Amino acid sequence: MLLKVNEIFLSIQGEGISAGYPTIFVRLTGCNLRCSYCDTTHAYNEGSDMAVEKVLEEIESLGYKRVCITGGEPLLQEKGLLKLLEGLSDYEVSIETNGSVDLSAFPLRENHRFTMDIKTPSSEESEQNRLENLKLLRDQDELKAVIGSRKDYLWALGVIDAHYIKGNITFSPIFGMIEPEEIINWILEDKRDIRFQIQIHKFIWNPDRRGV
Ligand SMILES: C[S@@+](CC[C@H](N)C(=O)[O-])C[C@H]1O[C@@H](n2cnc3c(N)ncnc32)[C@H](O)[C@@H]1O
Ligand SMILES: Nc1nc2[nH]cc(C(=O)O)c2c(=O)[nH]1
Ligand code: SF4
Ligand SMILES: [Mg+2]
Repeated sequence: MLLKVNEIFLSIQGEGISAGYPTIFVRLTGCNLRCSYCDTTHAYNEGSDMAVEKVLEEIESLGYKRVCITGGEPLLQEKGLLKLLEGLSDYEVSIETNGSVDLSAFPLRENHRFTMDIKTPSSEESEQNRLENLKLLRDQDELKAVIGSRKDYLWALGVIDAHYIKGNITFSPIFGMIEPEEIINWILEDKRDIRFQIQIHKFIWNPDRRGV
């Protein structure tokens, strides 16, 4: 079984509920969306085919038990991804997904979880959101909205309120598009229990640098 892989690297998790922990990243090639702000356009086409066994060997050689599978859109390589997840049964795994692919095809074990992005209006891809996915999220999964404006913020709150989402919710700024403090002020004014998070790797390394 082959996976088209853009890059595999060891860094610290820069996003979401495991931010700061050493994490092995597996970035799969290919995406069905073209978000206006996408910082990973190099994963749209660049990559090479790798046997799942080889990916697992590389992960093992990096010596940590936390893996983040991202892309591109990792759920597009369904069969290879399911095989990879089988081999990672004793790892803590987070899978970053754009929310446009049916999550029901991916029954995850307890120690594997989704970080599902709901695409805000600024992405110019919000019509691709598959809102039926929201009811499939479990307590350990994470719902994420990337915010570039007041409109995005209100839109994301609207989705959350309409679907009674109670689990992990993270709002993050579109890098460079909005002052982080603005979003924080809105969350606090509205007394919302929403985690605010910035992409910490972009403050540690050059924001355009790959492999970190
Ligand atoms: C590169 S995407 C890959 C996974 C999947 N395609 C998705 O969109 O969730 C990983 C995360 O980075 C976020 N992201 C991409 N570009 C960004 C930017 N310029 N500022 C903030 N977050 C960004 C996406 O919204 C997504 O949550
Ligand atoms: N350090 C670091 N953390 C990340 N978390 C999610 C990432 C992604 O590109 O999906 C990412 C990334 O590219 N780098
Ligand atoms: S879905 Fe993810 S990888 Fe695809 S364009 Fe949007 S941010 Fe980039
Ligand atoms: Mg990234």
